[in-house]
Amino acid sequence: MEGIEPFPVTRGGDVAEVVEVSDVRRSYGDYEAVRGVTFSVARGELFALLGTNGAGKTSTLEVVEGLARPSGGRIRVLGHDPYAGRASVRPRIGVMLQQGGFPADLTVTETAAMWAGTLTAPRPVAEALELVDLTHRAGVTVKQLSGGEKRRLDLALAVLGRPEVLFLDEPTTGLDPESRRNTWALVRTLLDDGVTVLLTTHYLDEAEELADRLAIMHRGRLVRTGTVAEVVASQPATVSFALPPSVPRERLPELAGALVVDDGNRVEVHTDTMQATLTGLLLWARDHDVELRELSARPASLEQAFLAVASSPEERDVEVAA
Ligand SMILES: Nc1ncnc2c1ncn2[C@@H]1O[C@H](COP(=O)(O)OP(=O)(O)OP(=O)(O)O)[C@@H](O)[C@H]1O
Repeated sequence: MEGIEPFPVTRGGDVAEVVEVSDVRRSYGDYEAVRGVTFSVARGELFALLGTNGAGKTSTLEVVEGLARPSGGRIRVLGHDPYAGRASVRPRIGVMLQQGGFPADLTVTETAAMWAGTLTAPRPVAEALELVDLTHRAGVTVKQLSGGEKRRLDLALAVLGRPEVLFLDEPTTGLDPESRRNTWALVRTLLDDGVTVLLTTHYLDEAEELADRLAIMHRGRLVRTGTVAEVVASQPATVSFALPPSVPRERLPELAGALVVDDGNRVEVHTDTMQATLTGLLLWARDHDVELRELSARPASLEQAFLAVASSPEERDVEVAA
């Protein structure tokens, strides 16, 4: 991953918020797929859009990329309207669509060279292929590539023009675990070089690994926005244990949080104050000589936050971070 030449830092002026999306809407006929979405991405930051299937992630990304006009709201990329001002924006961004379309009979090198011909200051083709680990496939035709290799070719084309802002729509879908990790490493290197990244993903570990901030989208709206820690903090922690059969659940002390007890005397406490709950529980167990078996205390996870959003039809927009 070494040897990536960063874009000149002076290029593009000093726009702190590289991407600004304000109350953006997008409709297909009568159907409103994006229903008033607001977020911003600062220079050098990676912002991840997570969401259920059909939440509106791609629809949002496409209008931010300038590929379509939003039906409402305001978008600025590097200070320009990406649709009306695409001549100013396009040379400075890289786009990896969910499904790239390549001529099937060209080789990998020919495809990249053709794309490089449309760019002002592209990287050498060989360097771009090296970045995505496709050097050994340079001479084969696109139709001979596996699905994961095509994804990597997509990524090579997206970074070919040394973009200041990179838009990645599900960049690691279909990749094997090693290729996913290589892609993450490449994205991290680009971030270190000051590139700003907006990506969509279905993979929560990808967001946890890469995102400075993220938003969970559901039914056209951003339902949670913030850092991973901020989004996760919206969910309760879980303290769980099994009570000995001889100890009825009624003997438990009052614990802050919601209690769930199953038939096997297994108890889960969902609490916003994990430490206090745990302290109260352990003191009680010591004082009453009760052994709490399989005791565990775990903070909430991003998966828990995601599932809470996905299973809640009435979720309203909640901005977790200021
Ligand atoms: N060209 C189109 N015409 C009509 N409806 C569309 C069109 N494109 C998308 N939609 C609808 O808009 C909604 C949002 O789609 P979108 O592809 O943006 O979601 P997504 O969050 O990217 O989904 P996924 O995670 O499944 O890729 C979906 O209900 C989809 O069926």
